[in-house]
Amino acid sequence: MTEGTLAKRAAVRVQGLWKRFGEQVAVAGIDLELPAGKFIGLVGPNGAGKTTTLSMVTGLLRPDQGTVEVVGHDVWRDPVAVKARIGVLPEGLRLFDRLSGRELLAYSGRLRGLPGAEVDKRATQLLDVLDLAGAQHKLVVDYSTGMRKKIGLAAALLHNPEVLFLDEPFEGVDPVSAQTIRGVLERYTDSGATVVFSSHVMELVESLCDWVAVMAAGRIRAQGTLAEVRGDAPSLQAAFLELVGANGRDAGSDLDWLGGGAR
Ligand SMILES: Nc1ncnc2c1ncn2[C@@H]1O[C@H](COP(=O)(O)OP(=O)(O)OP(=O)(O)O)[C@@H](O)[C@H]1O
Repeated sequence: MTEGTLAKRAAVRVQGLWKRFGEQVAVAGIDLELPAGKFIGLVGPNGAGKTTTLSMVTGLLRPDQGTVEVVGHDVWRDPVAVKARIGVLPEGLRLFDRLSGRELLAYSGRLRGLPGAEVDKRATQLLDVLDLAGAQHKLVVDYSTGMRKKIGLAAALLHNPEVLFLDEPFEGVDPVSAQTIRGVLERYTDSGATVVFSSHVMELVESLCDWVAVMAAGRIRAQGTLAEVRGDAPSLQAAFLELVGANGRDAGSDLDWLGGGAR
């Protein structure tokens, strides 16, 4: 394969993906083609189906129907090849939190088959860059939300994956840590790797991503470059509200009892 075809290859290709939980349709037959080497935002309101989609794309949840390929490998037929090439920061951060940060990275690295000395070197650098060196011997269970996100990110990056999937990586993270995470992710995508992250913070997606997919009620409403998805709207937020059909809704009109004055 030439450099050119490699560069054009999709990082993720999803076709006809469905997931139902009982009566609830979480993901309703979506198609997605996420280009390699981009900073990609999967955006949508609460309950849109972002987490369910990312869980199916990363091999954590079996779809009812449809196929997912990550860097050319089928996630469900070739899971080992896919898992070797991806890093995942899942929602809810189910980490082994009775380990210290350093131990968690050592464990993740060895699980990925990296030699001990290489794990040590990479762990030291990641802990340093993510400003966790001072807390490396503290148990992860005692970390703050932002620290947990950062150690989860370090564990997901340790084996230098081709594609990194992050579910709400900035939620509960202070501005300083957010800037640190952002710097690490920008450096990572500059080297040709792909980041796919879910968020409902439009300003963040607009400032970080070069490619966006908008999801609502289990369907993809738009996908393309930031400029394509934004169209003529003044901001991604405005385009998003238009796409998910929330524009003009007066959320306060029924709450006539709310406010100071009469009880
Ligand atoms: N395990 C489950 N059992 C039942 N219903 C579920 C389950 N997981 C998700 N759902 C439902 O599927 C729909 C999509 O949920 P999902 O968590 O994928 O949305 P999301 O876009 O990630 O939302 P948020 O931004 O609030 O995290 C929701 O209606 C949710 O209630």
